[in-house]
Amino acid sequence: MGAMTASAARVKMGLEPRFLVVMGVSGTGKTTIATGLATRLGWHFQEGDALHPPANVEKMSTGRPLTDADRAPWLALCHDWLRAQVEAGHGAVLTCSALKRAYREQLRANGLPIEFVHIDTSATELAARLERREGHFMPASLLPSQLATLEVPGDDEPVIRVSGEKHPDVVLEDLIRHFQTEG
Ligand SMILES: Nc1ncnc2c1ncn2[C@@H]1O[C@H](COP(=O)(O)OP(=O)(O)O)[C@@H](O)[C@H]1O
Ligand SMILES: O=C(O)[C@H](O)[C@@H](O)[C@H](O)[C@H](O)COP(=O)(O)O
Repeated sequence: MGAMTASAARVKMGLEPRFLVVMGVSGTGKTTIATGLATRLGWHFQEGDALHPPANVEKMSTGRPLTDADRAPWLALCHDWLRAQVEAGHGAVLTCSALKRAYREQLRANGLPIEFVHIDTSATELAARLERREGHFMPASLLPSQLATLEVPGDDEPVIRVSGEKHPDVVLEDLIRHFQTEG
């Protein structure tokens, strides 16, 4: 039997389209969880790292944290991608650290019905993961600035909180169950 198509998966799950930003500091598991969700639900996926201007990647690669000004054009591209997904009406998942409330507000601008999935992982586990991770521009030395910059989403923001310390398959199951329950 052939692989289930994306639309068949969506029907099978019975889920309405949602517009998710999987957020959190470097190494927390954004790409792992977001790609899993997009695959399981047949939703569109965008890796936020791929939208960074080359100068931002160069800066992070050489161990320098980004400033608000550096992040502004990147967040604008993230917002544009999200807006296109909402206009098209299909479910979508973006990875984006979205560390500050102001960044999340920029992503949600123009009334976009975005929901954030915040993956929370301890600093010790994050450091170990970033030391192990290969083939990625982000050095482990930037973890302290990532953690210092993070403004954990408040209860007044549209956020779903998940632990990044469970196995990714468990996190995915929890999220899908949450979406099924919430409708
Ligand atoms: N829940 C998890 N438990 C253990 N390791 C994980 C988990 N999620 C991700 N990882 C691993 O940690 C590293 C960082 O994950 P990644 O998805 O690239 O995070 P981010 O996109 O937030 O930087 C990768 O090597 C990944 O395989
Ligand atoms: O705003 C930032 O400082 C960056 O966007 C950063 O938060 C992001 O984490 C990097 O792009 C590294 O990529 P990973 O998060 O995939 O490690």
